[in-house]
Amino acid sequence: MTTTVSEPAGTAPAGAGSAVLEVAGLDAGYGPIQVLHGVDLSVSAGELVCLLGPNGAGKTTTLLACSGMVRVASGDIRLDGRSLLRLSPHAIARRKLAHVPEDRSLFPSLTVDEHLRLCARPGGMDVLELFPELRKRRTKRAGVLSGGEQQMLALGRALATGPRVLLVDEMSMGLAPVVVERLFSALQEIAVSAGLAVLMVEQHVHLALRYAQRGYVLAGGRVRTHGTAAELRERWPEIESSYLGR
Ligand SMILES: Nc1ncnc2c1ncn2[C@@H]1O[C@H](COP(=O)(O)OP(=O)(O)OP(=O)(O)O)[C@@H](O)[C@H]1O
Repeated sequence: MTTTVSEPAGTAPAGAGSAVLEVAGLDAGYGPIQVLHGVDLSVSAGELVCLLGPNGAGKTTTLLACSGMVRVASGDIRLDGRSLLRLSPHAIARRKLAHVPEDRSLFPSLTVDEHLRLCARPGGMDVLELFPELRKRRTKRAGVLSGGEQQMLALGRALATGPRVLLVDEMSMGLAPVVVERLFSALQEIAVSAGLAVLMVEQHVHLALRYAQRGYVLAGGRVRTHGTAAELRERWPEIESSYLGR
């Protein structure tokens, strides 16, 4: 079933299972500038969900609000049913929400091993098992890795913390198509095998809808429509002309 923003605020449309991450009626922004208006979304364990929309739609802001880095004016963000509001980004990370930002935020002078050691937590995933490509690069500094290896390290660093929820912003940015496919397929497998709830922002709509189970379309800080990936693929021409002004 595909529904639109006319749903009442606070009823985050859920996936197949019970939601791990729930965003309900979220208003958020920067100082006096309100960017998000009543955003509702949810992600269940084992689900890869994409957040789509044009530049400036509020996709990154949604992720930043979930990880406590943008002020929430009203609404709620819950992880396993418990509100994350008023928690610091550190406290939210301890509640097992990991965020891979668009710029990857690696330390160029630290090696692969050093990054992974810094982030490893009990129950964390074995990153070298997930991304064997990093094995032979363990002693290399992050600054000399290829773009794809850097993205694997950024994802690996988040996964080493053993998250329940993973937020990924523009994973494909600047990467060759073959590398992007590898990363999407790895993330899909990890989500399913580890029961991880993944919310990803992605500009490559068709690629995202090939790997994600569901998606939300944001424009002007509001969820305009959402549905399964198959529904959104089929409706994409109409979505573009109705909501994205193309
Ligand atoms: N630090 C900031 N201070 C003020 N406004 C900001 C700030 N960061 C983003 N914005 C504004 O918030 C709106 C939403 O930005 P956001 O980055 O969330 O969009 P997006 O959908 O992720 O787009 P993009 O794909 O371009 O990153 C934009 O109008 C942007 O100019």
